[in-house]
Amino acid sequence: MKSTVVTVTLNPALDKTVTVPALEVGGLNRVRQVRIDPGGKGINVAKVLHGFDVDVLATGLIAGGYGERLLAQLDRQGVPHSFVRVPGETRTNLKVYSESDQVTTEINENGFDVQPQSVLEFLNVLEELLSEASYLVLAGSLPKGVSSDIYGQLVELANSKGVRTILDADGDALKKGLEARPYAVKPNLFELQQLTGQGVETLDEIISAGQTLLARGLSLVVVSMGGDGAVFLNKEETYQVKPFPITPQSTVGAGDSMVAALVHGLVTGKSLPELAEWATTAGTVTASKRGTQVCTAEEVQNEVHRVTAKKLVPKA
Ligand SMILES: Nc1ncnc2c1ncn2[C@@H]1O[C@H](COP(=O)(O)OP(=O)(O)O)[C@@H](O)[C@H]1O
Ligand SMILES: O=P(O)(O)OC[C@H]1O[C@](O)(COP(=O)(O)O)[C@@H](O)[C@@H]1O
Repeated sequence: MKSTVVTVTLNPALDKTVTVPALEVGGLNRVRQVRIDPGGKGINVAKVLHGFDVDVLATGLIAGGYGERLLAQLDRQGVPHSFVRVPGETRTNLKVYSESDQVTTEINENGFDVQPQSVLEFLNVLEELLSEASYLVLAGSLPKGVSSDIYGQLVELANSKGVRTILDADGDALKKGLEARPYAVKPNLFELQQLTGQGVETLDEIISAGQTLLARGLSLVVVSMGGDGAVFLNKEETYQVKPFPITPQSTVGAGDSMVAALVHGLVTGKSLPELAEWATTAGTVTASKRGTQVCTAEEVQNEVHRVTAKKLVPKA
């Protein structure tokens, strides 16, 4: 099967979201609601893009009974996928939503161990999928046994085939992936600070860190800042977008929805300010939904008028 966008999730997860009245660390917390959703960054991007009517396919590694359950949920949602099955079990990531302060606490497992043979099998699958793709999304943490330079390798593979890559990772995987020059990257503030090894806090510091990434050969940098919105930079322009007010129900998947809307904007040829408004709205709508449920195209279309991309003039 050939798709315009291929998303890679090497460490997928079943996201189990529990709602408690007010999270008490060290105390007894009784759960009011539970829901289980397919999760993992590339998988969430594929969920959103499928809802946006973009021709997308999710690939990566998957294991065990939880993995089969996750794939069955993707099937029910109609999201096309082609995962390589590996020994072991897919992780469950626990998300605790505290109603009193509307804060989500995430407890993510490490995931399965991967043997070199499975990585080779995956590379063969991906190579085939990339033959007619235009965009490759590389997102999320890496399971044990997968080298931290895998994203770098995959970016090189995509570059050699003229496929644009969007990278959303953290730590070493992000650092090494960037060395291969992806088309775009979407760090959150914490990931950007990890990357630069410095306190990036003010708007000027964020813009300057983004410009450093552009100077290294990237074409688009998006720095997301949770409830404070995001900054979007290409070589010509910089925009900031603030979200509209919501009652957060679970911010899980907000970053992935932003990445998906970026890809959608690129596929449909949106300008940077339009793309920035769409992506911010997508993240914000997802943050207002329970569990790892994601925004729909209709919701984003209805709400996008509530945000404005403000052009920033970087200091000389
Ligand atoms: N509490 C919130 N209120 C409004 N919008 C939010 C909130 N949290 C996230 N968002 C939206 O989702 C986008 C991505 O969220 P962020 O938390 O920065 O990403 P990540 O999940 O990758 O850390 C933000 O730029 C914003 O548009
Ligand atoms: O691979 P990681 O970094 O552990 O992240 C996986 C988790 O991130 C998510 O993809 C959500 O990511 P975002 O909140 O950044 O959009 C969850 O579905 C999943 O449990």
